[in-house]
Amino acid sequence: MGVEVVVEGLSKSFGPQTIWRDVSLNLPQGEISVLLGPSGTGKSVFLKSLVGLLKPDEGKVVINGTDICTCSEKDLYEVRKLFGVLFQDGALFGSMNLYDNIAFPLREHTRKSETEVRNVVLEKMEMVGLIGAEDKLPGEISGGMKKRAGLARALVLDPEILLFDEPDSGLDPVRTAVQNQLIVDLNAQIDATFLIVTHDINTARTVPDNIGMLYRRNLVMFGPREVLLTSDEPVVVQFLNGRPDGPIGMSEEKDTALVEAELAKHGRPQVPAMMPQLEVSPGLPDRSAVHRRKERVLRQLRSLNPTAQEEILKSLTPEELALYGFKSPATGSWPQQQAAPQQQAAPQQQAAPQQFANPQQPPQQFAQQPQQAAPQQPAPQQFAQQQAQPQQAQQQRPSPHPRQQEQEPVWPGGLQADEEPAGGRRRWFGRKRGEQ
Ligand SMILES: Nc1ncnc2c1ncn2[C@@H]1O[C@H](COP(=O)(O)OP(=O)(O)OP(=O)(O)O)[C@@H](O)[C@H]1O
Repeated sequence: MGVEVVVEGLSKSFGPQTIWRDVSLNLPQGEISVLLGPSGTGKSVFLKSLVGLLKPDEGKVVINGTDICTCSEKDLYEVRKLFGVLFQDGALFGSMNLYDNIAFPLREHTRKSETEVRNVVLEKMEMVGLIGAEDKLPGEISGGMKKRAGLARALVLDPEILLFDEPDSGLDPVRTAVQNQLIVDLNAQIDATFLIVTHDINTARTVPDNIGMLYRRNLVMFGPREVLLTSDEPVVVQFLNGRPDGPIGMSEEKDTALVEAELAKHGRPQVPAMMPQLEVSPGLPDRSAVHRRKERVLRQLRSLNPTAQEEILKSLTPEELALYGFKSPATGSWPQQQAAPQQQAAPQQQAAPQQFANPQQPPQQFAQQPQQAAPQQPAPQQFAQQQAQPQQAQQQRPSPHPRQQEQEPVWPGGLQADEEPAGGRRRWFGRKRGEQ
């Protein structure tokens, strides 16, 4: 099962440029979370901070009881074993066929025999729908296939946390929909904690259990999907509607008077209707996270805005409503009129009635509210590790400031910046070949 990632008061600047400040959120174990935000708001910087590739100026990232911002290199190395990362272009080795690309972390970091390697590689290739493409070179396949090959490689060492950096970039809407289904199906099969950075609104509306949004150097929201998707916060509504008029502009921040003039001219965009969350494909196991999430979200239900509460309750079956002590919506009696079952409500979530009833609750409160920490689980079995770094992507990103040196990726299975290895090998950091 995936592990919880706890982020507390995280801030990051590059020289005088503040990227974001005081970011706090929990990625609940095994759940799928999405991070949205206009371009340049620091989503990739956030992902890199989670794996310790960038050091935040303040705050904590706690994984399995270890704060990776302050821990030793040795501990950081251990924590990184829990991660799999899918970079935008798949970060494949151009001179290796897909089979060898996917087998690479296993050959470098485990003692598996070639027969065992083959079994794992074919299993992961099947999971991502690439069986039959073993002999293809990255240059011979489509962008979508490259991403799936990168995903298979991210999976071979059984990560407990999987990070996706814009998995839908460059894909057409059909391929994006197929990939979204694949992500949900994978989550059901491996039950790891997923965080997806995306600009794709459809992905945000249909895939995650939780959604957050970075804007103007702050985390405006993070919480159950129903909170952001029913929010009438102008920046959220503009983003979800993909409209040019609103607070987000080319340079991110617009003058308030200009925003008001635009909205007066074009009308205020509506909060789009909720879309149902994607379900697992037939024949696969249920997502365990869905059940855990249900209990977690119902414990914090009373602290959410009324529309979000209503959407959450609508998603429950009559049996679940009865089980958790809510009346059926058919009776017209929503839980605003009911006391939540005593044993379900954590003390901090027993919100004062006026807060509970207040539809104007500013969204910042959701992000700042301490998230309901899932009960501490026993440390899960440490998985062996993997994989490649997005060095090319980092080098291409324009910056008005001199680039800050990112931490040397001392990563089990991580790559040094240098491209293709001489004679088909790159220099890898971390364990030597043959070490377990
Ligand atoms: N290593 C670095 N040194 C200096 N500045 C950096 C570094 N990495 C990122 N930045 C800057 O941080 C800001 C946020 O970049 P980031 O790539 O995280 O944004 P993003 O939200 O992921 O954008 P997009 O959605 O366009 O991919 C940008 O101004 C970028 O230039």
